[in-house]
Amino acid sequence: MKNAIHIAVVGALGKVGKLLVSEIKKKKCLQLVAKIIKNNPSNNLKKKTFNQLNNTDTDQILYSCLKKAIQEKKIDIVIDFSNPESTIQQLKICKEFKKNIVIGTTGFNINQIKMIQEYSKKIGIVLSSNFSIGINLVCDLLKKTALILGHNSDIEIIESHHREKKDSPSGTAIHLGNVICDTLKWNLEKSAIYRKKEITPIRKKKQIGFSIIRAGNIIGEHKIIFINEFESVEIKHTAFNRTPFAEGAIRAAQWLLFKKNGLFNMNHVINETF
Ligand SMILES: NC(=O)C1=CN([C@@H]2O[C@H](COP(=O)(O)OP(=O)(O)OC[C@H]3O[C@@H](n4cnc5c(N)ncnc54)[C@H](OP(=O)(O)O)[C@@H]3O)[C@@H](O)[C@H]2O)C=CC1
Ligand SMILES: O=C(O)C1=N[C@H](C(=O)O)C[C@H](O)C1
Repeated sequence: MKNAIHIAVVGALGKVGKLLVSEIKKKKCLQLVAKIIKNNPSNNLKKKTFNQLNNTDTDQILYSCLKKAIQEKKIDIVIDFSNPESTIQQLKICKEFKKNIVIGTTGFNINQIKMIQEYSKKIGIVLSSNFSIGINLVCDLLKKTALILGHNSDIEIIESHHREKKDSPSGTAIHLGNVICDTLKWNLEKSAIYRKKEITPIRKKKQIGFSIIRAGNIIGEHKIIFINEFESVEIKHTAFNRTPFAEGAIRAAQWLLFKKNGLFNMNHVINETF
C-alpha cells in the first residue's frame, strides 16, 4: 500500500518478535521492511528454518544490524522486543539516525533506564513492560484500590511466567508495585519484599510482597491482593496468548510515528487512541 508505515522489528526470531512479524504482515497500512536478528552462529540455522517457515520472506529483509537496515531501507519506526543490552545498542543507532522506537524489552537496570531517559530527549520512545490493554486497565483499578485499601491492608503481588523468562520479577510486576507506591507515596525500593526461604520478621507496614513462578508455557499472569482483617480484594490479569503484546506494540508504533521526542508509556497511547 502507498504510504504504508515501514517498520523494523528487533528480536524478530523471538517469541513476541515472530508474532509481531506475522501481525504486521496482516495489516495493509503497515509494511515490514527489516527483521533484525542476533548475529550468532546458531542463527544461521534459525535463519534458514525461519525462511522455510515464512516462504514469502527472503534474506533481503533479514539483518543482523539495525544500522545496516536503516542505511539500506526506508524505515519509519523500530519495534524492539529483545534484551536490555541489545535494546541499548539499538537506541544508540536510533538516536544517530533519528528513528523513533517502541520498546517492549524488560529487565533494565537503573543505569539503563537512565540511558533510555537520556535518549528520549532526542527521539520518541514508547517504553512499556506490558502492551496489553488489559494490564493497563488493571493499573487504573489498582490506583483506586490502593488509595482506598492500601494503607490498612497487606499487599502481595504474584506473577507467573513461562520457564524461559530471564528477568524476575517481571517488568509488569515492578510496574504494578510502582503504581501502588506512587499512589500511596511510598518508595518501592524500601517497600518491596521478595519472598524466599528464610526466617522472616513479622510483617511490617508499608510492605509489598513479590512472589514469582516460572513454569511451563505460562504466557503471563499478574495478581495483586489486598488483605485486611475484614476482607480481601484480588485483581488479576491473565494473557491467554501474546497477541495483546504484539497488537499493543503496533498501536504504540502508529501513535509514536509523528512524535518528535519524549519518553511515553502505554497510558499515553491508550488515552489518545480509544
Ligand atoms: N512489554 C511487553 O508487553 C512484553 C515484553 N516482553 C519482553 O520482551 C523481551 C523479549 O521477550 P520474548 O520474545 O519472550 O523473548 P525471546 O528470548 O523469545 O526473544 C528475544 C529475541 O531477541 C533476540 N536478540 C537478542 N539480542 C539481539 C540483538 N542484539 N539483535 C537482535 N535480536 C536479538 C534473541 O536472540 P537469541 O535467542 O539468539 O538470543 C531472541 O530471538 C523480554 O525482555 C520480555 O520480558 C515479553 C512479552 C511482552
Ligand atoms: O517475558 C514475558 O513473557 C513477558 N514479559 C513482560 C514482563 O516482564 O512483564 C510482560 C508479559 O507479562 C510477558
